[in-house]
Amino acid sequence: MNVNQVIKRTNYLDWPEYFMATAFLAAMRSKDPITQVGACIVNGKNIIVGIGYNGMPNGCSDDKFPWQKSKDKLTTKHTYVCHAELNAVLNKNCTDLYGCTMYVGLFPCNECAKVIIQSGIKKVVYLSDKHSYKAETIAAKKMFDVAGVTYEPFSPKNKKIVIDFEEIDWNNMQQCDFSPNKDEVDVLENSLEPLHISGDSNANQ
Ligand SMILES: Nc1ccn([C@H]2C[C@H](O)[C@@H](COP(=O)(O)O)O2)c(=O)n1
Repeated sequence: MNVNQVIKRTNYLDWPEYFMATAFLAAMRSKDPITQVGACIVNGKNIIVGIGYNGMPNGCSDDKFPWQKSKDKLTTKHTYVCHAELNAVLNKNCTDLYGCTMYVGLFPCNECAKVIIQSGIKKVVYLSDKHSYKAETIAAKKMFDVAGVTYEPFSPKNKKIVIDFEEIDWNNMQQCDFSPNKDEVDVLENSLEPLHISGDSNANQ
């Protein structure tokens, strides 16, 4: 077979779409009945190093703590909920987030901006800036500007990215000419002598 005749897929997700979609998938874990936010942190090698969504702190049951909004500080969700950005930073799976980019559904508030700056993240890509008029957002931008954290809106190539577990027909994938199909593999495996491995059966192979 001539390898040049096989053309790669072109409708694959580009990196920013993949990272924002990951943030949106994480947001689907949120129990907040009004606003679900997800955040995804990526390093310079396009490796995801932290993911988070808004939720109650560990050990604080999301059946017992309030999900309502209220003027009373003790009964409003805002007093208790950990924002997606904070959780993504705390969930990091590497030693340091220096130079990383955060993809997030909603522009960070002032409290998350402080966490982002202190963690070393250098860029924020956001989808919505619907609270741009609020003091928390204005303060966040003020801090980002002086601390050298850049921020830009996400402009999606695709408005929708659908995850459909039935989309890929695993049983009917186009095989290479030389790839055996399932029946051929069965015949091949049945014709093989059983393999006897001697030595330590717990060896890590
Ligand atoms: N950048 C943000 C902004 C908000 N959140 C979370 C905090 C709450 O759970 C919810 C906002 O509630 P709303 O006042 O819209 O009912 O979203 C976040 O994680 N990150």
